[in-house]
Amino acid sequence: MNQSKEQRILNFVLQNAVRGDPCSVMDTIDKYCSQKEWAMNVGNEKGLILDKTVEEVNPSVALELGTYCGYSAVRIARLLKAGARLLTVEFNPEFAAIAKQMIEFAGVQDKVKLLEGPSEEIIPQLKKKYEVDTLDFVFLDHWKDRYAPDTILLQECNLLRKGSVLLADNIIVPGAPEFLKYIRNNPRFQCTNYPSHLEYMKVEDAMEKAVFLG
Ligand SMILES: O=C(NC/C=C/[C@H]1O[C@@H](n2cnc3cncnc32)[C@H](O)[C@@H]1O)c1cc([N+](=O)[O-])cc(O)c1O
Ligand SMILES: [Mg+2]
Repeated sequence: MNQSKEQRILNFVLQNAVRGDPCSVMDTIDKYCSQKEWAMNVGNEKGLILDKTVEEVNPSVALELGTYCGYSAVRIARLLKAGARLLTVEFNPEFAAIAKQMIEFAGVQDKVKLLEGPSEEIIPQLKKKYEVDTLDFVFLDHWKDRYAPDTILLQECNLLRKGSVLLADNIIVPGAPEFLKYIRNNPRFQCTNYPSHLEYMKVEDAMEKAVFLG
């Protein structure tokens, strides 16, 4: 049974990156996905916007929706202060298994908890089962039609506090029109758009930051 693209990405990292070095893992994934096989990692250009936002927020508790191969989980976790943690949600068991190995190879496993299951089931469990009070930072990078319902669900579960920061990938490609409409017309969020490019392509894309005003 031939390998999946995601397994090929992981193997390339295991054979070419430096164990315990998150930047080496990120660079190796970017090298593979720009030269060999495109994949939907946030990439290095939008990754820098992600980095700046994480550094600005300096979250104690961060949530990522859509782990995929773990590229952005490694990217976020490497910037977290001692004691801070990233909860990342992935419902595809094959991707979750790959991401787990990617996170461990990068050496950030002590900061990352990979929660396997659909976001709409996991989010309501965060307070009781995963001992979350509120979320300081949320990275949305899962199915684009889940961005808006999950943002509403986060509020319903009282997981956002005044100043919580959401950052959403793919505002242009593939696009998240319902989310944009919801968040930009909602007086409880202060939005900022960050123009960029689709990972590994000369195609316009953007990220949207939304600060919850409480
Ligand atoms: O489609 C894209 N991303 C969807 C990401 C999906 C990832 O999140 C998981 N997931 C989905 N809903 C979930 C709910 N709960 C848990 N995991 C979930 C999926 O199993 C997958 O691992 C995308 C597409 C392009 N593109 O150019 O085509 C570029 C990008 O940067 C993208 O992020
Ligand atoms: Mg994306």
